[in-house]
Amino acid sequence: MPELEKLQLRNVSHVYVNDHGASLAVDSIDLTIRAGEFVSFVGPSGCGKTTLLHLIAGLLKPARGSVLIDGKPVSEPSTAVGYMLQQDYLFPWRTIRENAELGLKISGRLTKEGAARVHGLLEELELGGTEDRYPHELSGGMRQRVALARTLATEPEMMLLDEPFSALDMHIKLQLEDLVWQTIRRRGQTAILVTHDLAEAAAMSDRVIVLGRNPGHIRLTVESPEQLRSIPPMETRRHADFQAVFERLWSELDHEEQLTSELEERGGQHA
Ligand SMILES: Nc1ncnc2c1ncn2[C@@H]1O[C@H](COP(=O)(O)OP(=O)(O)OP(=O)(O)O)[C@@H](O)[C@H]1O
Repeated sequence: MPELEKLQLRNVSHVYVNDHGASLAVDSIDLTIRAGEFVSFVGPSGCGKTTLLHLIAGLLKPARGSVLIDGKPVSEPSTAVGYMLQQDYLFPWRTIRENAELGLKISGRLTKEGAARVHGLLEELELGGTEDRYPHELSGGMRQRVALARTLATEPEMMLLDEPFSALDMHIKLQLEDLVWQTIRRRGQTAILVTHDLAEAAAMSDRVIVLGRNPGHIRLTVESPEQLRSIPPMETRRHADFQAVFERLWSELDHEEQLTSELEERGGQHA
């Protein structure tokens, strides 16, 4: 039986238009992500990682091509897609419970069951007992877990994670990677992680998409070996086969950096 296609990008290009003119941010992206797959986007700054997430979330419309979720074109943001960012965006004047319930409240789904689900999520994410406290009383890692609870409460089928761990200390970051991975896997959600951390991408994903820039395009895909896919990121990092995946990504991005600076140098000589 063919595996279920959750997300399809078909020949997607995006152009930003502003006072300085038009610029092609991503060009001719073709990509299919299976239901339940965990994929990462890595690549140099400006290669279009966030633009792709915004297109998938329905926050931007492609200039060309189409974005399909479950075979249907994405035309606007939907609660089927959850978004988690580097900043937690908790409201300081709301309690932890109120912050975690916000996604449900905004989408008009804060029922008794919804509130119970939020309570359960806060317990699951080891935030039990913090419900009546305020964000400033919590550590950065705890705040990110509240943001995760808020996103999960709306029961999205797909999670978009835009550098959600990059502002955290290494120790907390490793713990949270594990927690997020386990939570997503348990729910069978499809996930896309944007990160600058190649080890994080290699440890968390089934597949890493390496993007290049000027304009953003897919350079190559690195599949994680089968034996690494079913184990959590912290264990993956200790596995004998992990280093090879990391090295592959490292050498590709190193190559991309060299290529870009050569092109920039040549551009400079012609100027
Ligand atoms: N609102 C905008 N208006 C004009 N150009 C934009 C806008 N947002 C992004 N861009 C341009 O589009 C390209 C892709 O940007 P994007 O933010 O998607 O890249 P990124 O890979 O996420 O970068 P980073 O790793 O630095 O976050 C860049 O050249 C960027 O300058």
